[in-house]
Amino acid sequence: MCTFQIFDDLEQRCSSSILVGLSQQQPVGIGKEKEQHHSSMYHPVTVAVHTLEQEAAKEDEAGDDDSSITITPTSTEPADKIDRAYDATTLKGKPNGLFPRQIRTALILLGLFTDKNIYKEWLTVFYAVNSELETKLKSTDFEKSLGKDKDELMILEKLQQLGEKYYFAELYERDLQLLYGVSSRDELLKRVGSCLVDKPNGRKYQEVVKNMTTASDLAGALFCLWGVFIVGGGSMARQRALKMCGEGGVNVYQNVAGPGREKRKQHFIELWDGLAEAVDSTSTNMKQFTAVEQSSDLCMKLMNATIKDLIVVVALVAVAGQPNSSCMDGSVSVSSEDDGKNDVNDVYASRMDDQNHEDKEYIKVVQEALTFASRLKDNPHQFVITDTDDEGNNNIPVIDLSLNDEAVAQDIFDAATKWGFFQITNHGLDQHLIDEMFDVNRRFMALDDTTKTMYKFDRKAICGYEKATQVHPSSGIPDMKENFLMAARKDAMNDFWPTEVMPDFEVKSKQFIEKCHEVGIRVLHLLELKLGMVQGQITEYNTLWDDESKCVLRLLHYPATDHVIGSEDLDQNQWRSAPHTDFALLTLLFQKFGEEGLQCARRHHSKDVTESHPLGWQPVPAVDGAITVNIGDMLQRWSSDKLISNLHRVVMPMGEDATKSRYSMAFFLQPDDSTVIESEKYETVTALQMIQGRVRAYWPTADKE
Ligand SMILES: O=C(O)CCC(=O)C(=O)O
Ligand SMILES: [Fe+2]
Repeated sequence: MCTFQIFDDLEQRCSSSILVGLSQQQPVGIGKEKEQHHSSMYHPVTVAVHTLEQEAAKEDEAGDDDSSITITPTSTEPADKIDRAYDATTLKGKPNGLFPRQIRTALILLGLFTDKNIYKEWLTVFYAVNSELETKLKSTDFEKSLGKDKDELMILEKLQQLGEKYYFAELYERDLQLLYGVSSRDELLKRVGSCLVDKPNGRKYQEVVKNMTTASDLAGALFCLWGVFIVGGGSMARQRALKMCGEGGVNVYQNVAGPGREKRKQHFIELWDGLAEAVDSTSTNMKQFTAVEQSSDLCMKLMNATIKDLIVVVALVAVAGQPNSSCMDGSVSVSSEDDGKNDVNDVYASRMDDQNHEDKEYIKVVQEALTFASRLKDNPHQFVITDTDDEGNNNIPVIDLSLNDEAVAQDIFDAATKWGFFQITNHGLDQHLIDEMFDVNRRFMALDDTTKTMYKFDRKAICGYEKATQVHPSSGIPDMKENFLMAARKDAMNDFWPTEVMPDFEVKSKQFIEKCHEVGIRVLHLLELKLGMVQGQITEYNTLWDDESKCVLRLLHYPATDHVIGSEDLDQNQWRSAPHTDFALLTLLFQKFGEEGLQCARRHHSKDVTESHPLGWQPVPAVDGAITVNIGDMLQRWSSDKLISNLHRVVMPMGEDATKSRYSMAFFLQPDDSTVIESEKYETVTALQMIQGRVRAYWPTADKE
């Protein structure tokens, strides 16, 4: 039985930015400290990638000098070209790139930055390994053991120079003393020792570094342990850690956060490239460099395995209620070959019976995460749709709006709470107008790129044309699509209407927007009714063409490929639209029959995810005469999670379908900027606050030239 969709979905949930809280009973609050409801000390379910995005956006605003935090190879030269040592090292790790990224995401998902205990354990294991590394770098005995090997000595010297700037171990210690609440180093080392008891891979990593005999090997270890901080997101991690630990607990980021990130990165890269420079003509530094490469490769693997340890421990703690309990006494083996999944599953099964309901939910979530983590290597299979249906009903509800309001409201509410998706017919929007708008879409997209880019997308205005620049966090790469956005705000479109090339564009679009708005408001009215709200509570703040209006019409085109393709030709991480949730209140989506590919997650409040009820993906077909409607994040929040803003995606077409384009149009009903979104569950935010973070996160490069 395939449970693949569980982690497929989980992955997308964890990176899908709305992240509704992994389980419904644990709300995701923006910047809120978690409350301790459970007997267990960990609360991994309260993770808000959403929050992280907002923080990233804030950081963006704060104007750090460089927003690129990924390790990007600086050239594409072959890995054996020694004068680009840094590239060679990073490129070598690239084929495995997806896995490390996902496993880190899994850890964040489990609470790395929202649960102090998980953070503490994470810091502890990396401290332990790092401290072995730094001890060696500073050891005169080690230096002596290198004898007269010039290359080795040169490498050691360079690492030591870097160390003078960065050495982390002491800083780690200060943070850990605070986190463990101990005042002496001896006491701290004891704690570190007990923390490592249930981290077999962490211990192995530590051991490997401890036994390194060459400077090139140490260089590999340093590359992994320090590169993450120096080149990677030190600033970002600091911000998150600061929230949990306060100023006294973020010493470790002291030298790697704040302005100057780009310089630090360059310096690190240069130093790295310098390691491969010949000391003299007789030098064998090529050999040395290969050793550095191999060592970083090994250390990267050990680091991932160490993260797996942490994930397993988090899961076990959730199962057993406390760390170091009987289920951890060696019954869990975690190695690179075996993820320890079976052992954990056994423990999971045996403990499941003892737990109260709330804990079961919680355990289930952790179990999903664990399964997810253990199978990440397989790559999410975007084309699998489970044929197991949750309730014998395979279709997204189709609701006839011409029936009486009460009945319609009930059907809409049911669909919105169960699927977050439904299709409406007899909605009052003339098919002729829809066809006309599709025609506008097709004609615009058929223009050449130079013409289209005259109306280039602007992320502040949320207007204009963009091609392959939207990156959903769930894939990390641009969607394969082009689209044109129209913000229905006063004067917003002045520079964007493509009137010169399509004189009818503005009039037709405005007319269409008007009609969509009417339909959207009607649906919202019915939902207000069912949510027990005062009529108008939500709808009142949805103006068109005012200063603060925020509704958007988006014309989408997913280009065809020029040949028939099979799954083996496809990058599994490539999507027409990667899994995401919409951030609006409501989306009205217009699809064309025969141009399929939209799917939403099968995810119910009420259903347990089990082997026989795996989470899966549900096709959302184009239904004759119907508009597809889905709930967005704002409405989910406003309704205190009663209505679901469900994940959805548009898959890459295969076979003959690959030669077909898909055109669709989405109208996003979004409340005016200053609208206050209040709910029983979440902090009050304004619509603008919600939107800003998302737009920045989704178009990371859109307004950078
Ligand atoms: O083209 C589609 O069907 C989906 C579009 C979508 O999900 C979006 O634009 O948010
Ligand atoms: Fe969407």
